Amino acid sequence: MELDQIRTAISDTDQQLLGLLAKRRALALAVAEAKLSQNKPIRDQKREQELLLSLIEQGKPLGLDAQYVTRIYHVIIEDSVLQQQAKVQDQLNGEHTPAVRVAFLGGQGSYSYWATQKYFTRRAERIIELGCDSFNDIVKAVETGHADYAVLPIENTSSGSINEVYDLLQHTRLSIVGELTHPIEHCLLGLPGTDLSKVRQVCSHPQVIAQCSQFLLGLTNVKIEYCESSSAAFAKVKALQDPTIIAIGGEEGGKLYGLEVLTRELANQKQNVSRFIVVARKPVQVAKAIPAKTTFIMYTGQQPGALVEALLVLKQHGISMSKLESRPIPGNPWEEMFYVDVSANLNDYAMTRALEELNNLTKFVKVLGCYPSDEVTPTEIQA
Ligand SMILES: C=C(O[C@@H]1C=C(C(=O)O)C=C[C@H]1O)C(=O)O
Repeated sequence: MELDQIRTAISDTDQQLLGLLAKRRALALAVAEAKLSQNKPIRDQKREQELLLSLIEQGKPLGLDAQYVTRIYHVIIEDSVLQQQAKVQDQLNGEHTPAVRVAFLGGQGSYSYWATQKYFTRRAERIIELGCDSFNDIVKAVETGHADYAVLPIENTSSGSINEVYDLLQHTRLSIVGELTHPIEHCLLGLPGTDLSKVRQVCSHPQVIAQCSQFLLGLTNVKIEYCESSSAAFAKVKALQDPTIIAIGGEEGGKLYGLEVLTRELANQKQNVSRFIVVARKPVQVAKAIPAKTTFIMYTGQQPGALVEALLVLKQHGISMSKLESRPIPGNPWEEMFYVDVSANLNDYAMTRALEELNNLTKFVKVLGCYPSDEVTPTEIQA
């Protein structure tokens, strides 16, 4: 066969694969309906185990090794679970609307832009993008009704918590309604033909710069230029048309501005992932069929053992904590507000009781939101 003919055959096969993936997704959504009517949880890791084992066996005579099959099916199953969860949440809260207005940092091509696309394509037919220049503007956009939702990065595996966002949450009346994690793959991006040895300026958002600090130490005679977002950095490099100025950001984003990759994998941690939260004016309920997270803040006061006692309340009710963060309280030097993420639904009896007790024990408690957990840990095969 000629090259063109083989490629046509590959394209035909890919088209069939896409059709089958869409069919599988539709079946998974039908399964979600059945589970709801039978009061069953969406995730069923026993079924996933059986499925993976059987697929590995079926793959062998076809020359498809176990690792390959497992990798592909982890992605397919993750999608299937998240699709089902979105559907269940939609039915409970009526979240699925034809168009949603979403505020996020930067413009097209920023990391927050991709996170917004990823989260809302499952939940709305159309996204009306409201790119903003600061986290403060993003929160204001939702508070004032200019946007329905805000997407905000809250933590990153390389740079840790994003303090500015934590501080905004302390004062807003908005609720956290969702979360998502998104891999962040930083690249150096320049105009076509840029020679890295001649570069004199690197532009990006301060969080991005912090996540690549070790790599940047190795660049001598290069000035760091802070921008409002990585997409603002791309726009700047494109506008200046000066090959000594480059940006750091995601490859796909840079492409939208005609920029090319000079170096990849710049982040301090090889696994560089950001967790984003989605906030709205109205809180949501999380269906019992899906795993929920609740985020609350509390001020315990400074008496000895105050935090320990508060955490013991969670322990006594069998509630596990996935994150504990402290931030200063503005106007009260050296006093700290604690941010707590727990794996629990706000409507669970244990959680209601724990919050009642914390209300009595501490000086201040406020729930920031209860939302579906975005974590779909891959099912491992048990031999
Ligand atoms: C589709 C289902 O829901 C989930 C997704 C699965 C899949 O995509 O194969 C398998 C088990 C469940 O965790 C199901 O239960 O069959």
